[in-house]
Amino acid sequence: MKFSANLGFLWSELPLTDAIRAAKVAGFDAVECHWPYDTPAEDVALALTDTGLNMLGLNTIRGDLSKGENGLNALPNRMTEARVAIDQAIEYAHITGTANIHAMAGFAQGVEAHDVFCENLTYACAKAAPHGIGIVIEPLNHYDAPGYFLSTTSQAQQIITEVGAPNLKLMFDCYHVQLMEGDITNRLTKLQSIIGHIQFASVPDRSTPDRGELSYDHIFAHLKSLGYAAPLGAEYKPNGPTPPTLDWLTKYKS
Ligand SMILES: O=C(O)C(=O)[C@H](O)CO
Ligand SMILES: [Mg+2]
Repeated sequence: MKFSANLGFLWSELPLTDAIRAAKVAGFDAVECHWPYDTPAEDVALALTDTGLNMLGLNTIRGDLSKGENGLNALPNRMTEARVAIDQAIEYAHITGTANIHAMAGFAQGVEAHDVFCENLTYACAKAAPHGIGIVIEPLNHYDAPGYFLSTTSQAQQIITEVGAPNLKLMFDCYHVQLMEGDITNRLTKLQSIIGHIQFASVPDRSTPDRGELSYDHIFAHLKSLGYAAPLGAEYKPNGPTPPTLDWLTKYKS
């Protein structure tokens, strides 16, 4: 199995460039992040070249943090800002060779939000495609993100079909999917053609994959049987330094 360190949570106390180097030393095959924009893209590109790791994903900005915003792409009347954020993410991804951009939907509901989200995704996919960059959308659970526009894989599947862009895929985060819909094994099988990236953490405490109500022994073996070979994103909260939490990595890499 191959694994990607999500540096939004792992080594989050380090500058991003140091976190990339720490992930390499720990034995990860790739990295991904949340919002890297405070670090110059050229510095991140250099750390990636030095370590030989690829950056698999980054997020569009959340918006006004003082108002608790969590993405702009499904917000009616915010299209101009959403597109500036998409352009910013594409530029950063282009410089760093990042594979996918997570276009964050935000807190919104209803038909208008759906239409705006689809329009912004169409824009993002068209602008990202010439650079070979993918756009992913991720359903978030209603415990952590109540009111978030995108909350289920079935809703994501409908949006991906409606937008119809070849570079628009699903970010399947096992943690969120288990909390909202369950049936992880069957969903991975059914949705594999539209999956752009997979993330994992224990449920319900979003910790290491060796605890909680999901068996990652089973899920990782199932992914292997499906022929899924891309690195899986470790997006769990280490609650302290990351190295002491990596027994699971040693286990699955040996
Ligand atoms: O919260 C998650 O699971 C994510 O992957 C997103 O990047 C949003 O932070
Ligand atoms: Mg996630």
